[in-house]
Amino acid sequence: MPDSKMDETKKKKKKTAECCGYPISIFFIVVNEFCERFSYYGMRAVLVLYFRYFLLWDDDLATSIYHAFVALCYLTPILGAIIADSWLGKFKTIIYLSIVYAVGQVVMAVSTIHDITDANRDGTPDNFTLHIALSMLGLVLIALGTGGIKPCVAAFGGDQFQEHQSRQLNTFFSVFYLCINAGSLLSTLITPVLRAQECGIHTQQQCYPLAFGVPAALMVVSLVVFIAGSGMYTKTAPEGNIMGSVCKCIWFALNNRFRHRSDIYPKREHWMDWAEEKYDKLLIAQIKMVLKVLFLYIPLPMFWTLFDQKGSRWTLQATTMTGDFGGFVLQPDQMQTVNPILILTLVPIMDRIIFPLIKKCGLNFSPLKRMTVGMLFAATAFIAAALVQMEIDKTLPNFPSSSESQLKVVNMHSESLIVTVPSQEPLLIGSFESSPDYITFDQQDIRLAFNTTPEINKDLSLIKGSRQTLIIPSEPAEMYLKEDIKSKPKEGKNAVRFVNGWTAYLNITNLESSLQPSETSNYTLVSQGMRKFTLTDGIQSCEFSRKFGFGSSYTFLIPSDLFSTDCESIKEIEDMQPNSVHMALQIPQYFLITTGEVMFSVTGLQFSYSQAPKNMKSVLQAGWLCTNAVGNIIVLIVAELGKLPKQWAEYVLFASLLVAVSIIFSIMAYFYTYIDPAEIEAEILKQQETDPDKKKKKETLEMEEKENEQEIKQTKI
Ligand SMILES: NCC(=O)N[C@@H](CCC(N)=O)C(=O)O
Repeated sequence: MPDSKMDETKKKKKKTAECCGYPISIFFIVVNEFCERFSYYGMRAVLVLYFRYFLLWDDDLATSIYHAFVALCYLTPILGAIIADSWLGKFKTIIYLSIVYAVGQVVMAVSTIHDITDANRDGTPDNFTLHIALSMLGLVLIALGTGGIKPCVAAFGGDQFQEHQSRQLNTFFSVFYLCINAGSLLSTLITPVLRAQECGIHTQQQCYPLAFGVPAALMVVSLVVFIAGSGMYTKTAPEGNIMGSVCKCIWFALNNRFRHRSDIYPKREHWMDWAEEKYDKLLIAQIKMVLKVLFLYIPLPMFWTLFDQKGSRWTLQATTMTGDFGGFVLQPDQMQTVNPILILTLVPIMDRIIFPLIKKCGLNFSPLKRMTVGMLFAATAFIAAALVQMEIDKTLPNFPSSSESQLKVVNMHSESLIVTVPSQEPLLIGSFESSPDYITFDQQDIRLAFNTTPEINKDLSLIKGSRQTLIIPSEPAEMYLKEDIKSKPKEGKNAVRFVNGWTAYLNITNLESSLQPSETSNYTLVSQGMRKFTLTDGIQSCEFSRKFGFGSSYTFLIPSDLFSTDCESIKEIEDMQPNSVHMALQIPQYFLITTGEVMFSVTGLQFSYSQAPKNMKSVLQAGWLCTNAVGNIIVLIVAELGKLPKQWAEYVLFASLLVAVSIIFSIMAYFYTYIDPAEIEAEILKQQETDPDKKKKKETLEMEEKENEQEIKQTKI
């Protein structure tokens, strides 16, 4: 940094107002981070649902676009860091990119207003292309904004501290992390509730505009708060195209090393020293510092690969469990809020009790050791997840493999039937009853015999890998096959369907269309809790209520005396029993992964700041965030490549991989020497001052500058 600029920074640092030893400007930065994370996580909480139920994309497309968006959010920090360190400085970069971010959130919120294209006012948008285009534009702007400012805000916060505040600087990163999680916790709780409201101009629909609008408003608040602190910040000026100089310097060093590869040339201590002919010693030393840290980052994405599966695999696992906590019911995706809740409790406990205690015991729990232990905690979390999965597997139905078919028989006939099934004892099925469970066949083509008069022989061609039900209506000769669900219903919901044994058509609430006599409806998904169905044939009606758990499937048989019994004679066939393993069993794995996160992520944030040269603080923060992007990409690849046949085995595989990676990381960390970049930089500057050659060059430069100034003054006169 030119001396004049350095003095400017120092002057500004002296003016910084303090409160309890902390610079006051920090207050604006942490509030800004809280609002920004509220905005980001709030929008993310409803994004997949918006894709799925507003844009009507299928599950695969919705999840792929979602993960691609998250990966982009962790790749754009590089761009933000380059802009900040080389061109605009952190302060201006945060302001400009926050504006881009807020515009993105507003565009996204506008894209969710169905009324803007709903000309025929039927409640669904008429021009999906416009909604998709607007939402994609919004998401790109958001990714640019959130990712761009992310490395700058943390580093800018660090810049506010002076040398005597190193203890407070360490605490700052913990408080910063607390604000991130407080913001994410609140928004993840609030935005789904906002989405569930109904709103609209012409028709009332799920209120996506509100669910996306509130995060947009929070982003504007975040920007206003940041600008409000403007007069109090320590603003370090950018130093020109630093990234350009770094790339050119590395390129020159590599080329120069290659040109002097012969043994006749004396070796140099480091390959970057081959840039000494052309580049400043200070720049070379700074690049060495950054490269050393970036090298250390290579194994880190594996931590995020495991960590980010909280939102996917672990949530799926929760859908196969029950969330009834007595006083309240937790939905599977709400289980994720356990992470920020634990962060809010664990960060202070670690900072105030655990780490000081370890220090008191005389143990050197250095940042890199903490990160290694953090990784091991995450691996243990996956072992805990595997154990829970084994418990769940014991309660899961025996679904058919890809070479098997399964069949159930439902008898809607007024008399009991004896069914002869290949390689089975004959089955006696009472009227309005079903065979006890699904029968599994290795072959696709089977022949069933029924003891009706005359006897019926039925040839069936079953579907491999599927579950089907053979419905025998009041006229057994008209029997037909209906395909059943072959996995647990999504999101912990319950799949229900009705077979109409009433003599006329029936309308049933929640079903897509009316049911003809003897017809079986498609499945409809209902959430946990008390659910009511009204059945009517246009003349008479009755109500049928039932309490549902999580993840069950039922076929309800409607008898011919439906209305005379006021719906009470409806018979229930349990096709899939409700989940029985409790979601509370996931708490240990959440506890372990969050403990790992506190040790790994908070420390990593702090480490990336402390080990970076002053002009590359944002760049190293971006490198750190990039490890998260790579971790997410690994999740995407693994999901695409397919899973192991058993989910618990996949968890154990991930845990073993992370243990292996943490061993490699601990070896790398062993050889890492912690540095004080400011000290090294000052030392090199001092050496350059005393270096006669450099001194001469500097004096000439100063004389030239003075001459230039005089010339400018004279031309003005
Ligand atoms: N508990 C999640 C969390 O705190 N995430 C942080 C850090 C993510 C990272 N370092 O990659 C966030 O900023 O969202």
